[in-house]
Amino acid sequence: ATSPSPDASTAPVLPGWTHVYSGKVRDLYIPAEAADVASADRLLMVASDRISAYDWVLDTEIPDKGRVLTGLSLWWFDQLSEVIGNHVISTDVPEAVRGRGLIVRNLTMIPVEAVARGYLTGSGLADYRATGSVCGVQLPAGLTEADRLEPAIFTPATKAALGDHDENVSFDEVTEIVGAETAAAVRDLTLDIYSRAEAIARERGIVLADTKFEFGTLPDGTIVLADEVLTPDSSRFWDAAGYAPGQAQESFDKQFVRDWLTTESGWDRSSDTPPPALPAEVVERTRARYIEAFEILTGETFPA
Ligand SMILES: C[C@H](c1ccccc1)n1cc(-c2ncnc(N)c2C#N)cn1
Repeated sequence: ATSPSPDASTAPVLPGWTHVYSGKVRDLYIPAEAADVASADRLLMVASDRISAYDWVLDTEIPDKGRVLTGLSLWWFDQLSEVIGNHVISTDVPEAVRGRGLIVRNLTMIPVEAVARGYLTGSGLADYRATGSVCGVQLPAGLTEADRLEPAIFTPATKAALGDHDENVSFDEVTEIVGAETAAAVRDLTLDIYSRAEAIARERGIVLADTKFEFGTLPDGTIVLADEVLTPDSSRFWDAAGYAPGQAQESFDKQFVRDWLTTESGWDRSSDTPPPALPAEVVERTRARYIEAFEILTGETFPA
């Protein structure tokens, strides 16, 4: 396990592409003929099979995780295409990353982590318990873990350096960063898209508790969706069947990993030692959860 760093990554070498950056679980490339990111007209965004837990990138990969999350993003982009455009150009990527890579337009990114919350948990709950509000949005008194927030709230953040948590900021701070018109457009788009997605997921048995979008602009100024969208890595997925406010909800996809690490592995989470490798059974059950989420939401069979 490693604390993520943008360079020391396991990103594969891909013919025709130059690796330029790695997030915790994703790798970004530019065309080999491009001198730098700024001059590239397109990027290759690759979702790895890496999994992150407790802010560690684990040593053990989850087979097919990258393909599931890429397939989910594509399905959501299609579901949302009448509401907003997106950055995808093509899925025709090098064989080594087939099904888990997307060729995308090189957008001018809007430097805001556009988060929508329909349920109170995580840093939103922590801020609420400390101040009664989240990102400057005052909430009713007496709310508890996982309570529904209706309507959903926009709780933007600024991107932290890799390895740090994003910082929740107010709408006014977003306005200072991107201007009033863009701030309002990002807020409205974030809440509209989240609400539509939450309803779609809920009727299929998955609670989409919150999500993080990244937007960019086309040369003509049009705002489109970038990054991955509405995946278990960019959102909290809960099983609707087990939803019960007043207690921490189980993660639809990561709970087997979290439970094994904290109860059976012998790992001391409070120490700064890396977590151990996962046993095969935890890997397989986690892989099955990713495939289950894909099949529940899309209604399609995940391709072998
Ligand atoms: C944080 C994220 C990232 C993705 C994958 C791996 C590491 C980081 N990222 C996305 C862009 C980006 N820039 C310009 N145009 C775009 N269409 C995108 C996208 N998506 C830059 N960074």
